[in-house]
Amino acid sequence: MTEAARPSAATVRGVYVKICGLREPEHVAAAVEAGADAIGFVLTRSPRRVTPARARELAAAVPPHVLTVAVFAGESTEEVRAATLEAGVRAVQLHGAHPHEDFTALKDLGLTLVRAGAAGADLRCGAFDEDLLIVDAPRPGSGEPWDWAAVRGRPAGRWMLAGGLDPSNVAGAIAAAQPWGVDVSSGVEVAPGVKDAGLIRDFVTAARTDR
Ligand SMILES: O=C(O)c1ccccc1NCC(=O)[C@H](O)[C@H](O)COP(=O)(O)O
Repeated sequence: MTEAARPSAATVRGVYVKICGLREPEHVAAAVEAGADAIGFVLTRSPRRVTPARARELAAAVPPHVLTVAVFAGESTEEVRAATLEAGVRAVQLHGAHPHEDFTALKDLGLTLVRAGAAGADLRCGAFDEDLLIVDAPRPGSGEPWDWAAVRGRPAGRWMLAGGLDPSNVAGAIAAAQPWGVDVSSGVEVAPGVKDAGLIRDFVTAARTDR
């Protein structure tokens, strides 16, 4: 595991929190100030998509203890490599049906590798040589809740729960699934692709509230 994937001080006192799909500097700042451990920039087809150049601008303002993640889904490893290097982030997230070979092909970047997919996939973090695993809804970024409790005890290692989480349900979802971390996008938005600083703060607080 790279240094960037190690839990921060915030993680020691609670679950690891990733806020995904950020597009504006004020929302990046809100996530950092709220104590997020990781923030994601979506570089694939999505209402949250940003260019690699925009991701680079946003990532430049992020302190080193917060992991910056470029999110892809279905692109070739050549495309992922080029966009990731242009964005200047410290982690790559491959969402969906990327084979093990794609992770192997990106290993030499020396970045934190994140594998993301629905609960039907291999749920052992590290099975594809990734550093972090996200167990998500069938449609990433849809904001659709699913049966989080169904995976309790099944994923192993550093895994984040995602899919339909928001400030009002994240504490219950953590209690139900017992993940190492959580990841959110729609649940901290007021419209698809439009984040809200207050919801970001509320989410981080709710995720870290003692249960
Ligand atoms: O967010 C997207 O639009 C997206 C599109 C394609 C692939 C991945 C995408 N998001 C990845 C994430 O890590 C999301 O945070 C995760 O799917 C949870 O989304 P949500 O249910 O909206 O909280």
